[in-house]
Amino acid sequence: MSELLVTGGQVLRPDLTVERADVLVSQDSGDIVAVDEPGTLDGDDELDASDGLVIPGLVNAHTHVAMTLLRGLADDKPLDAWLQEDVWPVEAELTAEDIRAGAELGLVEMIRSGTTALSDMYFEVEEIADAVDQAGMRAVLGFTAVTVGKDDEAARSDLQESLDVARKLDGAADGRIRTTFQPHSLTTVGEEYLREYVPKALDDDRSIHLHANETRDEVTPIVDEHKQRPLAYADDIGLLDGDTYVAHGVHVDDSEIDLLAETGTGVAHCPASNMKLASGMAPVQDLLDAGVTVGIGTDGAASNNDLDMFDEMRDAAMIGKLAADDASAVDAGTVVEMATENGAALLGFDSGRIEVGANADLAVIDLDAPHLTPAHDLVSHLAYAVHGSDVRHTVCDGEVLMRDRTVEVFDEQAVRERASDHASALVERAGD
Ligand SMILES: CSC[C@H]1O[C@@H](n2cnc3c(O)ncnc32)[C@H](O)[C@@H]1O
Ligand SMILES: [Zn+2]
Repeated sequence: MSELLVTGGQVLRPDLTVERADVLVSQDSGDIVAVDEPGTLDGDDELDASDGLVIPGLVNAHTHVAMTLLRGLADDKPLDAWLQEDVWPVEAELTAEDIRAGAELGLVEMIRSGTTALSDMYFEVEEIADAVDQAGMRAVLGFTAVTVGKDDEAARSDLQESLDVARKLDGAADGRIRTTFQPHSLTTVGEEYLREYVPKALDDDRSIHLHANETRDEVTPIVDEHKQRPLAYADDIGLLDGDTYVAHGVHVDDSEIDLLAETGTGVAHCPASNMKLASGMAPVQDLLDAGVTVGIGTDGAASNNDLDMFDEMRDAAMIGKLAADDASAVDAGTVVEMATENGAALLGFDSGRIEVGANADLAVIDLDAPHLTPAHDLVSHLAYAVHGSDVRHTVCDGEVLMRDRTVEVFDEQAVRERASDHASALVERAGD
């Protein structure tokens, strides 16, 4: 039996109080086994958390991790033009090897910034699953189906692949990987296909993840064609019958907020992407007040342009206040909960809190820095002042992924070089 002791630090507890404590984790079960007064516990291995704050590993509730290869390739455009003019033509050239290289780069970036779990939408999902397995992280993965612009055979093949990949990979990486059925969005997958395949996903008891209500341009055609708000249309199809969470949820009206709450549908809020693509301001405080579980996601690195969940917490708090026209809205404690236990609830993992019995997924933040001085309120610092680069150690499932800022699960230099080479070759192919 092997146990790891995280010692000498302050610990963020589930009620958002901070106390001096040591945290003991079992590397066999991958769980937290004790949180106790400093100096009272022993482990086989130790992580020094002195001058540090031990927090739950952050949960990135919506991303496209391999899109790191497209970082900085197309900026300053709205969603539709960005996807159609820039992103989709380059993605059409992606190989499985590119996706593996981009995924590894994104996972290294996440580990360095204290993220231990992600919910991903993409293709070549087996490559992403292998990279997640090597990273030692937790993930919810899936193959994203798009039917617009495809003939019937290709459309069905996409949806079937989304079902099949989810069946095949669920439980992979010793249970650290779960899966979702993934129609890309309500406008990029045809109604007849949704009506046929969503019941199959529900028969499998599969969670569902899709983009919804991201831009006004996405809402209008559904209202025009179906005479219904998009989420009422989604509910009519059965998309909200299971364990579903939608990415973005920006343009939701009161009736849709009620529907999300009534059906237990969650939202992965992506503040940076919503600001950069000028998609709009999600009514996050209204969603939370209605009882909707709202997590936080970075979206892909092409619309963000990083995968740092500390940036995302700060953005969520800032834009949440603007959207509510209320400086007390989406406060510091709320965004910390969104990035930890809410995200874990959306993904279906027993993590997101430093508590005995929870998954041993945690990060240690270095507090010994000018921008974190003085330390009146460490929850405030997490929301507004900490950067991903302040993370000293990252642990997932009891295993050390980064120790003293050195990533242990990948050769970081090799990952960066491989990703750069793949990105250059990809752009060259796409330009031909
Ligand atoms: C086939 S995987 C997912 C698909 O989604 C694209 N994508 C990336 N960001 C967004 C976004 O904000 N809204 C909608 N679609 C997005 C990505 O490029 C892939 O093609
Ligand atoms: Zn997305």
